[in-house]
Amino acid sequence: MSTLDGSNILLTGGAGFIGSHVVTLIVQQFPNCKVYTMDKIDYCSSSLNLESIQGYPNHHFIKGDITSADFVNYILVEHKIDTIMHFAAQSHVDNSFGDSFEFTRTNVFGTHVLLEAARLNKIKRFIHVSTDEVYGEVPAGRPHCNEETILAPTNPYAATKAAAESLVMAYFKSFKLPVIITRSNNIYGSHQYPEKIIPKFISSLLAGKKCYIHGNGENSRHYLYASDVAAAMVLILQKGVPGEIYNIGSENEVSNLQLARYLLLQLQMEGVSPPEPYAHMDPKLVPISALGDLTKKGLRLKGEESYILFVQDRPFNDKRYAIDSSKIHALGWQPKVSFEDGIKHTIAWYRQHWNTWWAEDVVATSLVPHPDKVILRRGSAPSL
Ligand SMILES: NC(=O)c1ccc[n+]([C@@H]2O[C@H](COP(=O)([O-])OP(=O)(O)OC[C@H]3O[C@@H](n4cnc5c(N)ncnc54)[C@H](O)[C@@H]3O)[C@@H](O)[C@H]2O)c1
Ligand SMILES: O=c1ccn([C@@H]2O[C@H](COP(=O)(O)OP(=O)(O)O[C@H]3O[C@H](CO)[C@@H](O)[C@H](O)[C@H]3O)[C@@H](O)[C@H]2O)c(=O)[nH]1
Repeated sequence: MSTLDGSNILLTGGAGFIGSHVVTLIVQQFPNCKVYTMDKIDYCSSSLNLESIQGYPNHHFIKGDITSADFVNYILVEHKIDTIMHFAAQSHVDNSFGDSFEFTRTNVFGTHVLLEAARLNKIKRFIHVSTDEVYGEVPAGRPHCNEETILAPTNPYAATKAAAESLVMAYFKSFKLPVIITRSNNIYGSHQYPEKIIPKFISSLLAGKKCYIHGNGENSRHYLYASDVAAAMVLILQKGVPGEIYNIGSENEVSNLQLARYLLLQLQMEGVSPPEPYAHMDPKLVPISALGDLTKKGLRLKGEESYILFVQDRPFNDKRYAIDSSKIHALGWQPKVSFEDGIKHTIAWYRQHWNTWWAEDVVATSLVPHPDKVILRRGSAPSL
């Protein structure tokens, strides 16, 4: 018996990266719970992301756009949906500097459509997946953000996520819709389209291309492995309290340059070796912390210039994020996968799949210094 028995979940964005890990976990772990994945199958998604649950009687895929109110309403009624887990979004910050109307359409208007449908259909749980980026950057030495910290997003993507959160909390206050918001760190692992730094750098190196570092490489992020965030989502689904917000973070803070260097060593790129005092070590065993120290001391890996190129920075690039996750720790969650193990598994997965999981031309557009596709719709009128 589980608390999810008999539940009918609509999970949006399930053919994307994080959603696919969560839907797979729920479908496999809770056979008496039905999950309906709704996804419009954008450039970053792949139907292969759902391959491992193909044929499971408790999973159904629906191709659809969350901004279509009639369609969303129909799905809620037709399948007696009682729970919504909302992952669908335009998720890539770089793109949002060029095509932010699309971010508003999906992230804000799409969320509003789901909330209104949830209200009309008296949904019992609405889990809204947000991000640590809503807090804005947290310079070193400042306290970590907890769930009460005032939001201060700095890029168009983060601003749409913060706007969506405002709508979610408004539906809680005005209509008592039982909502829960999550805000997580950067997630990595298998299934992630190679536009985000970890899969992009791994795929670039495997493709014989360079890692393009935005700015000077000192910006850092906290990284959390996909299976850890999936476990957090399932816990929140079962034990989360309506009206509450949960930060989901890790302790693995890594700068962009430190990350590129670590990947060069893990992939054992030709001609690359660590400097003293690590020169005689197996490059794969050089600890990630040592690579952070190298950066501070102005040292570099021998041969790294063949693989690392510094390019123009984002218009604004948050230096770092820092969140306090004690609230979800108290609920019973801790990350289990170390950064080193997570990267090992991720590299193994991309070695096998980087050039076959997504269409070849779609991957090629991602392995560039900045996404050039973003200017395609720049300035076009929003069609809501
Ligand atoms: N990736 C991260 O590091 C991270 C960290 C914190 C929060 N988040 C949030 O988690 C969620 C999932 O992120 P992800 O990295 O898996 O993103 P992703 O880009 O891999 O997947 C997003 C999915 O949403 C779908 N989608 C987009 N617009 C849609 C629409 N209008 N209708 C239906 N489906 C649509 C896409 O087809 C895709 O499958 C997002 O809300 C994102 O803001 C991501
Ligand atoms: O080719 C590249 C790609 C990225 N970066 C840098 O790497 C860092 C991380 O970038 P990216 O992987 O695109 O992630 P974020 O911009 O941090 O955003 C991710 O992490 C957020 C949570 O913090 C989520 O909300 C977003 O959906 C998700 O894309 C940033 O400093 C980028 O400027 C590079 O230097 N070169």
